[in-house]
Amino acid sequence: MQRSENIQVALRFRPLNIRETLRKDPEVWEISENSTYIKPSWTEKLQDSRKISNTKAYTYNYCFSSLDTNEDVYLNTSRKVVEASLQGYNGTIIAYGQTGSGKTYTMMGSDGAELDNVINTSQSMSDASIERHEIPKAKGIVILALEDLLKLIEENTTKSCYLSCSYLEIYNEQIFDLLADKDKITDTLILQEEKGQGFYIRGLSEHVLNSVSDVEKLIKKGEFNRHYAATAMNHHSSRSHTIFRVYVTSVSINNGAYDVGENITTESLLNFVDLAGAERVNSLQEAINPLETSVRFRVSRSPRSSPRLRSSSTRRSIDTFVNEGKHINVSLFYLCQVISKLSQKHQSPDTHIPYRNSSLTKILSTSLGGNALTCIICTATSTLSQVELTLSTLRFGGIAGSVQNVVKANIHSDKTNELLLTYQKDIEELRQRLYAYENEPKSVVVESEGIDATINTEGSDIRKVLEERIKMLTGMLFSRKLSENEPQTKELWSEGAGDLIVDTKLVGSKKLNESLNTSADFAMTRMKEMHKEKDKQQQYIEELEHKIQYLTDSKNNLTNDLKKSLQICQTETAKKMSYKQQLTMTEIQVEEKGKAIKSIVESKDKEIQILRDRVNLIENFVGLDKLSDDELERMERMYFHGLDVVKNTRFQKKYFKEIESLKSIIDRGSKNQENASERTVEGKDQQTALKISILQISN
Ligand SMILES: Nc1ncnc2c1ncn2[C@@H]1O[C@H](COP(=O)(O)OP(=O)(O)OP(=O)(O)O)[C@@H](O)[C@H]1O
Repeated sequence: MQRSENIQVALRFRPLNIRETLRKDPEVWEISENSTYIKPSWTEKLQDSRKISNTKAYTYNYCFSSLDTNEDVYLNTSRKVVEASLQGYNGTIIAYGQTGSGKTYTMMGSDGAELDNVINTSQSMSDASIERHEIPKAKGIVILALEDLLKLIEENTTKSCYLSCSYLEIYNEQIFDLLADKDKITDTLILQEEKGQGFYIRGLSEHVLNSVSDVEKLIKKGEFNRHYAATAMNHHSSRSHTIFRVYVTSVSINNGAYDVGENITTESLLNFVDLAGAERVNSLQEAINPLETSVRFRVSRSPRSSPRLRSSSTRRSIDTFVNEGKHINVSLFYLCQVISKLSQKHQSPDTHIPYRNSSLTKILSTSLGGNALTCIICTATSTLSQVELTLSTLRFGGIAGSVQNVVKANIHSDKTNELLLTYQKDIEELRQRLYAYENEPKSVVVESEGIDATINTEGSDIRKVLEERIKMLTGMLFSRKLSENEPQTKELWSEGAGDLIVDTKLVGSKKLNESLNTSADFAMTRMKEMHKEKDKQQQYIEELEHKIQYLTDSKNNLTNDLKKSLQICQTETAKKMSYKQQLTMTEIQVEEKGKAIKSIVESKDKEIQILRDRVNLIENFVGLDKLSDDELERMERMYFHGLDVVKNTRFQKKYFKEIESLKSIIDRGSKNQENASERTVEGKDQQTALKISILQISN
């Protein structure tokens, strides 16, 4: 049966560290029930400085203050996930948050978390005072969960359970096995995809867990390997993601005895994820630059922490540091992208979830939007200096809370054979022997590079046998698919094996011969049948190989065709883009020219209208009321002047006519005069008087 479960989100503020206390960094976040918000006395200041844009409260499934302990966090958030693993439900617990906000402290406890130190560089480095902040000892969620699991397993009389674990690190997108043998610590593992089953890590070692001390030893070994690899490969352990995986397998027991009939088995996987912190480039520079007034550097609390690591961390080049930060940010960015896409899934179910972009999202694909009860613990700091990073963590938690997973218990039921039961009993016996051995006082204790090498040859032999048996049993329990495909072969084997057993009581008797003959005949027949079966299977395999070859060829052809089509598509798309650009340019030019013409036409129209108005004004006196007093006065003057001009012109014309007529009279008089030729003095006088009057008029 499957059900939908939202990812549970918890917020946890850590107490102020010594640096923040000395710096008097104020706490600006407040918690009320399961919400957090900026203290009212800070909202205005932060809004003014644009550090926050609103005063909204952020609500989660749980909120923990700096006073809450790891136990409080475990019991409220993770316990139900751990309990459900015994019913066959996968579970994932993730710690997410900015650097130094307490992810490792929450997941691995105070032993795993690193110490914060403050160096006051106003003093010289030699007498620099390193002040240690006393941190209370606390178990992390991993140990608390395994303590709980082992207790629940012990109390449960209806199930026989097996626990094993792996511990891995993702550093710069590469995967390392933290529990690998020493010569393999720096080997990178390959992440593979199994069709229909998701991603798995090839070669990741698996270790049996019987007690809390096993867990502690393995975590210590993991931490030691992590530091060792960090030194060997010049990387920084707190700048990687780690995942502690626990595999839980259970087989039902009927009335205290193993069930010979139907057998119910469950298998589940628990992931405990400690993510690297998100980085800011300026905070990286702050951490690297020795001239800063206060430099923060981190030293592992582990007594085995290599001094080489401490000095190398300060020597590391800025490039390496930024490169690591880039990988962390990129993988966290893809994690946020996956979460954000998943949160949109209920609105658009076809949304593609980009799990394949990073190793982290590939490994967590079953936990995010898949078949796992998932809980994200967002760790944060409530100080003013961290307000922006805290806000980004709060937003991440808000989105993650809306993601739904579809969870289903991994339960199998089957008829088990005697061999399986024998193995189960065998394992119990070996378990008890190992337990007894481990609780005996040890004769030789060897301290090797910080790992307690307390298990001598006998102990490790028992452990090896136990591990192999558990692996075999688990393999048998969960490889039913194969046997279901071959029912006939399985039947023959199980019946035949019983028939071939020789009963010692029959030795030397007649019955023995009969029985042996019957058994031999039976064995012959079965052998023949098996040969036939083998041939059939061989043929089947050959057919399959042919099919695989055919499919591989088709796939290659299709891939080639696809590549060619892709190339054509790319060329065509490029051409289309360039035509589109040209068209757009032409359209813009045409549009611009059209606009210019339109504006010329409009301005000409305006000029014509102005001229028309003027003509109308001059000819018909239309629009006089729109003129100002000055303009009216100018116009009045113009018209008076015009009137004068007209009057003068008329007057001139009239006198010119008179002059013309007088001239003609004179002309005629002159002719007569010539004729009369100076006959009288009076005549001459008259002529002279006429000329004088013409001259006067002309003037
Ligand atoms: N709840 C807490 N109570 C007391 N001390 C805490 C708490 N949370 C964190 N610390 C301390 O704060 C410091 C930083 O914590 P931790 O190393 O867990 O941070 P982180 O988020 O894992 O950092 P990084 O991302 O760099 O690995 C450590 O000294 C740790 O012991």
